[in-house]
Amino acid sequence: QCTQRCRNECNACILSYAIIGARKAGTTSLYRWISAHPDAVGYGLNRGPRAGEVMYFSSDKLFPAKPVPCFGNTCQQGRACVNNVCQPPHQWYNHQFPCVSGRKVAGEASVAYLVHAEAPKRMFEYCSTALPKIIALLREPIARYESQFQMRVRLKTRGYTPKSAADADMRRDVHAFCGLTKNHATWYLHPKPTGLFEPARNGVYEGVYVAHLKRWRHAGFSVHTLFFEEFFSEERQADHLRDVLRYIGLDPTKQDAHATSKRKYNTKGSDFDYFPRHAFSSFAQRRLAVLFRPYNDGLASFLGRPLPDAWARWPNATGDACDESAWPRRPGW
Ligand SMILES: Nc1ncnc2c1ncn2[C@@H]1O[C@H](COP(=O)(O)OS(=O)(=O)O)[C@@H](OP(=O)(O)O)[C@H]1O
Repeated sequence: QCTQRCRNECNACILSYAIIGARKAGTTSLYRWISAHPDAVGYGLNRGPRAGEVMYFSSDKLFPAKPVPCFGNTCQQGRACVNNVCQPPHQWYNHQFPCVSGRKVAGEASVAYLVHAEAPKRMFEYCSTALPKIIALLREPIARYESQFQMRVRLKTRGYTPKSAADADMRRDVHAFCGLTKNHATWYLHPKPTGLFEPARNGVYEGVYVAHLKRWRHAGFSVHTLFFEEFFSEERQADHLRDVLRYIGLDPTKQDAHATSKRKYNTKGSDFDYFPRHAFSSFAQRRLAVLFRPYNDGLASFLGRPLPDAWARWPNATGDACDESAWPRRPGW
């Protein structure tokens, strides 16, 4: 039992909810809307589009694969020493948040969690006594991928430049994805496809949501899944926000959901001037539609409900999405 005024001071789980992704699915807006509630405690609300992104459970540095032995019964960074092994720095994590007192609700939004193979297990270990509510906001995977690619061009991350072409990027990711999954027909049924991909490196992998949700379920979480295309509908988004507040234990009557949900965050992409090569060609879209189709179908049956109409892109496209022999030589521009 934590007797401190701020629960952060105890070495126990302070997390009430976590938005785990998907990247580029409107998670920043959702997190800021929730954080505008008087009883919500948010992380990094002065960090622009990075608000909420603690990225703790996806950090392989903070959770080293090899156990770190305690030295003289103590560990660095105030980590606890249990059975002579230094534990992850939960105290450090707790201190990232402002004071969580009384009935306040703390939560974060780290988009890498959805795809990181170890994140669910790590979060479960941190919060095993009272699991946080998990929210996944999913966007049609081709649109999500395009938005991610364009963000990288805009921010010039990882060697991306305005000369980078969406089709070439996608071709590389399809090649890697097909190469690694071709001989493992049921790879995604395995709860932990460790070693298949580095998180955030492969735009195709990020969009095979059913695999990621199964991993979260396998770790013991039930994931509240929302769809970008439904959630951000002008007429209903205030109701959707109220539903989310209720789900995570916040009183919706204490917030003007209507006014809050009018604000959009992290929409820089729409102000940026992209060249035609920064969008997928129709050829690439058809290939992606074929590739994602079985995973989208798997998602619908996993969730037991149909996907939004916007997800049914290129319904007549057929063929082998992994067959590279038919690819144009300089695709996309
Ligand atoms: N309220 C609202 N309504 C409709 N669309 C919205 C809204 N808020 C954010 N967005 C769009 O979501 C994209 C950014 O998503 P994220 O904030 O999850 O991105 S990030 O992964 O955290 O960088 C980004 O998509 P693109 O514009 O296609 O890049 C935003 O425009």
